Amino acid sequence: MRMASKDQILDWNVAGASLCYLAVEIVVYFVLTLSLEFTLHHKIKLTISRVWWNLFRHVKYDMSQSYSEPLLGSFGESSMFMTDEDADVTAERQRILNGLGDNAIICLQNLRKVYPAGKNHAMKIAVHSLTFAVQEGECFGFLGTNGAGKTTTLSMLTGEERPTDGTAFVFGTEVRSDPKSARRHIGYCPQFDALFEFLTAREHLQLYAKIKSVPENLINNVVNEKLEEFDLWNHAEKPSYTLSGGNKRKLSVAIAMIGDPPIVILDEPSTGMDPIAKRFMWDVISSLSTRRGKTAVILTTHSMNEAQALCTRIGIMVDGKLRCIGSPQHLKSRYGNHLELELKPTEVSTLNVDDLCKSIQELLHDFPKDARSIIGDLETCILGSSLIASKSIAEISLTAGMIILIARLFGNEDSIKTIVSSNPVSDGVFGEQLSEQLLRDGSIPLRIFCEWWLAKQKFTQIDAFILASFPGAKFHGCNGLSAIYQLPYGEASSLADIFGHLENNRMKLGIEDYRISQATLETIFNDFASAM
Ligand SMILES: Nc1ncnc2c1ncn2[C@@H]1O[C@H](COP(=O)(O)OP(=O)(O)OP(=O)(O)O)[C@@H](O)[C@H]1O
Repeated sequence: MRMASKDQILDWNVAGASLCYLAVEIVVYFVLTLSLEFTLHHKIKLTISRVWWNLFRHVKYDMSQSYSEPLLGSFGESSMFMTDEDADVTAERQRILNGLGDNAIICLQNLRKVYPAGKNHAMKIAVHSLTFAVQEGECFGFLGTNGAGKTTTLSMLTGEERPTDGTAFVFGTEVRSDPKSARRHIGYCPQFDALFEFLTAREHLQLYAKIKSVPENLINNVVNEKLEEFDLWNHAEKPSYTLSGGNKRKLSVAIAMIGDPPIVILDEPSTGMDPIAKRFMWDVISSLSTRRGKTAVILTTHSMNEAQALCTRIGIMVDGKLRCIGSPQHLKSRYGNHLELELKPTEVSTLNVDDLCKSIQELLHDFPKDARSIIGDLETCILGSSLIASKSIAEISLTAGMIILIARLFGNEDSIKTIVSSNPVSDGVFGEQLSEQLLRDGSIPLRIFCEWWLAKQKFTQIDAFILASFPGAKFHGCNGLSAIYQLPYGEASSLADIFGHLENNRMKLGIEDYRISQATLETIFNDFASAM
């Protein structure tokens, strides 16, 4: 369009039409935004009402079904229905519901979360009437199997999820009625790093310092302090997407700790960290609850070492229910009613291995002449064995067929089951690796087989001795070349007796070293998890 000499700038054919169009647009979009906000708000309300109604219908329905547990209002009700509840968990519930946990910094009372059924999934009770309290200066280890309900519980504490029933108090504020105020007291490090890819570590800390209302003049100090505390100086100016997994976790924990919140919730804070970074993080976390002494920490972790190192109290969740609660030592004393014996047999001597190799070589060489009739289907074996005399021991490899044959000739066919099995199992020596090698390569070197055979014999002897000496003892797997047993521990078997008995027979059996320890948190956790 060309402007004639007498046209003004605001004329319709110059800028007037465009300006009018823009003016109309302002009004239309303003009204549109308002109406969308308004109707959406109502839509959300409507959806929430629908969800509540569905939930109500489900709960009503559940009450008449046997698979549901009633909503718990008082201790009397709960104890009546939770007959399988552990005594410590019941005692904690009773303590809280009788008002004795009121001074606790975090207090959960029959907290429950039910996810209603959706199109693709059934209704899920993620958390069943959870009741416990955490005091200031305490680091509470919230452990549990995958899907046990830990994150859901933490989300209810932080106000991310609304409890279906029950409630929780955070610093005296009820999370149901006032989630915003409750949240003010909490520093939360979620399971997955909630970072902005293109913001640097420093910018993240500045942003969260502002969100947490740190006074403007203190922000730089606070940010520098956190960079120092979490050893992030060298990464301060890097965008977060370039940080390693461990440093991202460090940054997430640092963000949670900005403003020194009295409650810090850490959902698997040390995931993806190397051992040094992990130790470093443990120091930071333990200083929170011990040195500062005013902070309550809830820590979820899958590392039993971490829980043992940091937590003053531990609760183990399985399938939405708290299965046990107490200090690490209390749990070990209460549930670890056995000792763990880890013993390592002495290595087999080279002389014995050489002798056995020679015997097998001779045996296989003589075999076709002596006993061809009994092998029938082991033709390949025989063909292999006819070449054996001309080979050096180092060149001889044994196929599965030959191994079966040797075991049969030695009259001990059972012992090779582990290595010729297609499902490798741990057998106390290195049969699992041999089995895998046999599957992969089709054969194993004679010398390796002989080492295994002699080690296996030694192990069988030790195994028989342990099972006969300590009635109720159980083989509990292997740790490298060591075998682990669970020994019953009680008045009938003192530690001195066990040590005495092992020392007296150690040389005879060929035990290089051994250690006896109390049950670890890991075994206790595994016992709870497997009892699901
Ligand atoms: N939004 C949801 N809708 C339906 N079910 C859900 C939802 N969120 C979680 N769940 C279910 O609730 C249960 C508890 O989940 P949650 O994430 O709390 O477990 P978790 O103990 O934190 O597990 P992990 O150790 O793997 O993080 C799981 O069975 C999960 O599938």
